[in-house]
Amino acid sequence: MFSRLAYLSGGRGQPPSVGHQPVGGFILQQQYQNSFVRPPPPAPLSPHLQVRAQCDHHNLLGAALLVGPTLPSLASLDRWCGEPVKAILLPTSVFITNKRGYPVLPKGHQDMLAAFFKLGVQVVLTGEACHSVASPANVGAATAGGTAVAVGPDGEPLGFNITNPGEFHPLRPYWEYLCFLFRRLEAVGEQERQETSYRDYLQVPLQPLQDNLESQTYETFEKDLQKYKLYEEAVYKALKDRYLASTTEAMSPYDLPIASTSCSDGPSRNVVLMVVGAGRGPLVRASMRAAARVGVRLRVYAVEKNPNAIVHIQQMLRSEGWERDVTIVSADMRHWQAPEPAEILVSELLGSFGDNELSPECLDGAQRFLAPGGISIPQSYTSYLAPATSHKLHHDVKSYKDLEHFETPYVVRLHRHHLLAPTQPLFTFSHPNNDAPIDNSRYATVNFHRDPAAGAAVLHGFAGYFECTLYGDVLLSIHPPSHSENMFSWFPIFFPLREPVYVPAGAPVEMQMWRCCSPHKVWYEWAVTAPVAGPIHNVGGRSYWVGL
Ligand SMILES: C[S@@+](CC[C@H](N)C(=O)[O-])C[C@H]1O[C@@H](n2cnc3c(N)ncnc32)[C@H](O)[C@@H]1O
Repeated sequence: MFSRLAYLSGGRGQPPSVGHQPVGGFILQQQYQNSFVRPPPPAPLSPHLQVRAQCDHHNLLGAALLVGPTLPSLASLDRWCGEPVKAILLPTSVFITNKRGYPVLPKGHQDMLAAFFKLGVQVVLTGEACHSVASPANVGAATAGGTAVAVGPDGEPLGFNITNPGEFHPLRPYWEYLCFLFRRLEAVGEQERQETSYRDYLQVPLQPLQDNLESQTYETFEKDLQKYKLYEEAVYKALKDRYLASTTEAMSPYDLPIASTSCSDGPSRNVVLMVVGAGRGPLVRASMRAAARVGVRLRVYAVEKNPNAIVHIQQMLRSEGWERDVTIVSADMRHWQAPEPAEILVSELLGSFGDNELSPECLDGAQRFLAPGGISIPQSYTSYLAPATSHKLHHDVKSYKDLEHFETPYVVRLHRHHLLAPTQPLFTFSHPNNDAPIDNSRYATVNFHRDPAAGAAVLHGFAGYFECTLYGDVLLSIHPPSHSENMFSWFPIFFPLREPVYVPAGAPVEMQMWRCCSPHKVWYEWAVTAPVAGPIHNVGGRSYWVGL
């Protein structure tokens, strides 16, 4: 198991010589294991967490994990994903011998290394060669150049260094095996490659209501074909349920060419469908395709408040020949007076936390023109939260050296992180909203139950997601257990904590969150209440809010 832990300082002074002399937490742990006859009372902190707390969670403090022949539980291993692990120290004694006499690793060790390779962690081979493998004839040529460095999937060096190129290095068979394990990693997909530069990169969430989005932002949205397929499917099912319930199965393939929207089986009148927050028009296109598949004719209103986006909808209508079917409305949906009621209201005003781009407030305004019994797509959405360790994110927020940044939620492609417990649902919004009066403020206390085997951990904040029912069984989700396949429009959201919180092994985490509303802004406040109570973040929306 990871029986020992060494800390590496990347700052001033001499770095400890890792792999030869035990340092820091390594000695601490050894004493603990070997010197006491009776076990001491439980330590208030795990040794490595204590060292880190005493160094004020300094960014230049990293961990090197010394791997033994027996690995800890998966839950315990997983916890290291959010820690600043710089290196895995892999003694040759951990290797076993395969049938051909070569050193190989047990399956659990292979999986563990694969996980750390993906995080760009270096592997340091330690110890003497203890497997006698014949020297291959071509070794000198293969290592010509002196230093062999394997490179991680995202271009980060893995750092297997072999010196003395002309000779057969006794550790070479181990190194070659590690290279083999590395090469065996699944190739990184195109989408993942594109997202590499966003990993653990903090972005302040968009405010599409208060600001007008740039063309480039719409372009990025529109690359996510999966999102629009899901919307098309939702509109298709809504139209079908509503107007063709008694007819035979309609066409289903997505890739049908857009057919004429004239229809012989469907209703003779046009169906009024409004796309509110139409952007450059992709949801208009998805709705038209759905209608063609069902065989109904639509009368569409495309409502958009951003004049720059409207120009693109006009172009789309011209090129598709939809000028008579679609009316463009340049207005804020909350104030527009519609000339007729809509049977279906389609929108995509969702943020990474579902309601954080003010979908509830906008749709409450727009539902005035939804006919009685009319359908909103989406029908509902729920936010989810999970406690998270992410040393990297905590450091990046801290480096701003102000309170404001600790009281701001961030959109972030979480990478080096670990969720301390499964997600829990938080706030749900449904549309149309028939409450009187409508109140979009929310409050919840959330308990997160942890696997006792997961060990102690540090809590740096909360990762947030959403799950949305577009219509019926058509789900659009970035919630990990139900994430829509191949959809990449949203990264998770991260609510940081001003101070990292030590969470003892198995201890539950509890937090409170508020969604607060005033006439001009909406904001979140959040606080940890267990294992210890902490301050309420963003009181009164003093640091972060979303403008109405
Ligand atoms: C997230 S974008 C989605 C754009 C497009 N529907 C898509 O899926 O690519 C949200 C759009 O809604 C618009 N929007 C937000 N609030 C609005 C409001 N109150 N009235 C009209 N448009 C609004 C924004 O300008 C933006 O174009």
